[in-house]
Amino acid sequence: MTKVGIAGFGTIGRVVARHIEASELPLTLAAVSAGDRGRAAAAMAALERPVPIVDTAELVALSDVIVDSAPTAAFRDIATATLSAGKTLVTVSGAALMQWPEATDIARAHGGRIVLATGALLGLDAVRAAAVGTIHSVTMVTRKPVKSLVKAEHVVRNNIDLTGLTEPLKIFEGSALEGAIAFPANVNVAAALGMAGIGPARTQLEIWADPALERNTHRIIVDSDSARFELSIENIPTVENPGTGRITAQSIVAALNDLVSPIRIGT
Ligand SMILES: NC(=O)C1=CN([C@@H]2O[C@H](COP(=O)(O)OP(=O)(O)OC[C@H]3O[C@@H](n4cnc5c(N)ncnc54)[C@H](OP(=O)(O)O)[C@@H]3O)[C@@H](O)[C@H]2O)C=CC1
Ligand SMILES: O=C([O-])CC(=O)C(=O)O
Repeated sequence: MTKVGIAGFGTIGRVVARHIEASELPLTLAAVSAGDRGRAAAAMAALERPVPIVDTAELVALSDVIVDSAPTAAFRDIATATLSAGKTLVTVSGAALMQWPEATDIARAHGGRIVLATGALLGLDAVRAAAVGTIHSVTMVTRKPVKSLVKAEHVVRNNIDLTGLTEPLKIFEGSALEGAIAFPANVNVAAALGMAGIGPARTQLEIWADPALERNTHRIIVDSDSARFELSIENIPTVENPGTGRITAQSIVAALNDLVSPIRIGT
C-alpha cells in the first residue's frame, strides 16, 4: 500500500481524499495537513475512515507520497519537507514550482521526485513530445467568468473593476512567466505549459474576463517542426472555489493512480 498524505484539505484536497478512500488501487490515505484545523476537522466528517490532521513534518513522516493542494504560499515549506525526506510530491502548483526551480535540486540531492500533474489543462503530453524536437511558438488564451477572477491578486491590486462587465475584457497579455506570477491561483496551467514546452518566458499568454462564460476555458496553439496543434478545454468551476475547475482534483487522482498502476496510458 502506498501511503498518501494530503497537504491542504480544501476544494481539491477533499475530493482527492474521497477518491483515495474509494480506490481499488493500492493507495491509502495516511493523514492530512490544514490551514484552520477546526475547518479541516469538520470536513473530515465526510470521510468514511477519518485520518489524523497533523502538521507538515508529521504528514511527511506518515506518508510515502504527499499531494500538495495547499495555497501557493505554502508550497516551498511542503515541497522542502517532502523532497528532503526523499519522498514524492504530487502538485498542481505550477506557478510556485516555476518560481522556485531549487525544488528540483532538493529532489535530486535526496532522491525525491516531483510530479506536476496536468491539472485543469490538457495536451502536456503532446507539448512535451513536440519539445523533443523544435517548438516554434506556444500561445495560450485563458477566458474565465468574472466570478473566477474577481479575487485574483492582480485584479484587486490594480483596481480592475469587473463588476457590471458586459463584454469580454483582456486583463493580461504577456509571457506565461509574468502571467503565472501575477495570477498564481488562476493560471498555474500556463506555468505548467511553459515548463512542458519552450519555457514560461517564451510562452505567450492572454487572460480575459468574459461575463458570458460559465466555464474556465483555456485554448492552446502550438507550432513545432513535428506538428501544429490547437487544443481547448472548458472546465466546470467548483462551487467551493470557482477559480478551480472540477477536473483539477481528478487530474491529481489520475497522477496518483499512475504511481501504483502496472500500466500507464499517455506520456
Ligand atoms: N494547476 C491547476 O490546474 C490548478 C491549480 N490549483 C492550485 O491548487 C491549490 C489548491 O487549490 P484549492 O483546493 O482550490 O484551494 P482551497 O483554498 O480550496 O484549499 C486550500 C486549502 O489549504 C489549506 N491551507 C492553508 N494553508 C495551509 C498550510 N500551510 N498547510 C496546509 N494546508 C493549508 C486551506 O485551509 P484554510 O482555508 O483553513 O486556510 C485550504 O483548506 C492552489 O495552490 C491553487 O493555485 C488550483 C486549481 C487549478
Ligand atoms: O481551473 C483552471 O482553469 C485553472 C486554474 O485555476 C489554474 O491554473 O490555477
